[in-house]
Amino acid sequence: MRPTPRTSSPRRYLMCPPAHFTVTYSINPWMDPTKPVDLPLALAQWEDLRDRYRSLGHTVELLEPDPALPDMVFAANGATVVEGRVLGARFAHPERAREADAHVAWFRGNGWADDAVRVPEHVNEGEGDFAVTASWILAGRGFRSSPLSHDEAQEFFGRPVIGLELVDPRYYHLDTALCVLDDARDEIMYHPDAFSPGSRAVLARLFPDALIATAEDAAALGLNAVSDGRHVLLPQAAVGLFEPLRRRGFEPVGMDLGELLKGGGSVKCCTQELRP
Ligand SMILES: CN(C)C(=N)NCCC[C@H](N)C(=O)O
Repeated sequence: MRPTPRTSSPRRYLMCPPAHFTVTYSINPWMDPTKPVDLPLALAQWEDLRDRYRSLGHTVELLEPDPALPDMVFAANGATVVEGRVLGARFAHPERAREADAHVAWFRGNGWADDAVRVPEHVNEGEGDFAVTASWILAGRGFRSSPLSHDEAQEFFGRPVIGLELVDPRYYHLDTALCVLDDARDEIMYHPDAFSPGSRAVLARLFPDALIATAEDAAALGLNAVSDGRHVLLPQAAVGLFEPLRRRGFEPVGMDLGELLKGGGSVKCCTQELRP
């Protein structure tokens, strides 16, 4: 039987062109400063992603890249926005620290009221570690975001925050190991081995119908994906996810962000969602 096609809803995203993207330091296992980056290719791949969002009817806002911040293309890490309220980021590594200020300045300069924007007390790497479902905010910890940031997010957004322990350094942010497929229905896909046994049990309890990603698809960063409720944009190398997504009524859209993978990020990392 053919699945019922899903319905997409228009989204607003914040992205930052990789004009100064390079790998000169290593703060995750994907980053190897001895491997050269093809900057024109990185830009072309990023532009494909931006244009794809626009062709699907979504709005893309742009953040000005800073030559001193080569990881700024990974805009998802700069803040978390839920119901128009912005929890800024505080980065774990000094190399990325100033990105947080650029994000806060962007929100303040683009119509967000001062009291809707919080500069956080505790380390959190934005949507790298916070994922928003219909009922909860799922929050990663173990490598980057502090567990204390989970309480801070719960207090600020007034939504239950579920802490999840990441245990594999390749999956150092929650959005490398888990993706929200339908944020109106609490539907996710994830790779269980990236989580501690206790967190795996929590995920199984909360999401018994989740799509489970294999080790191969997770290693292709296939979970670093963005869904608008119908289209799921994901790294094209995660071939094993396409059919299971189609069986659920989603339309997988494979993207090649191979150059940005050298920084340890893909589709989701480049995309911060501005939730109204
Ligand atoms: C976890 N992902 C996939 C992201 N949301 N961001 C990618 C950040 C990459 C950057 N070099 C770093 O290590 O911080």
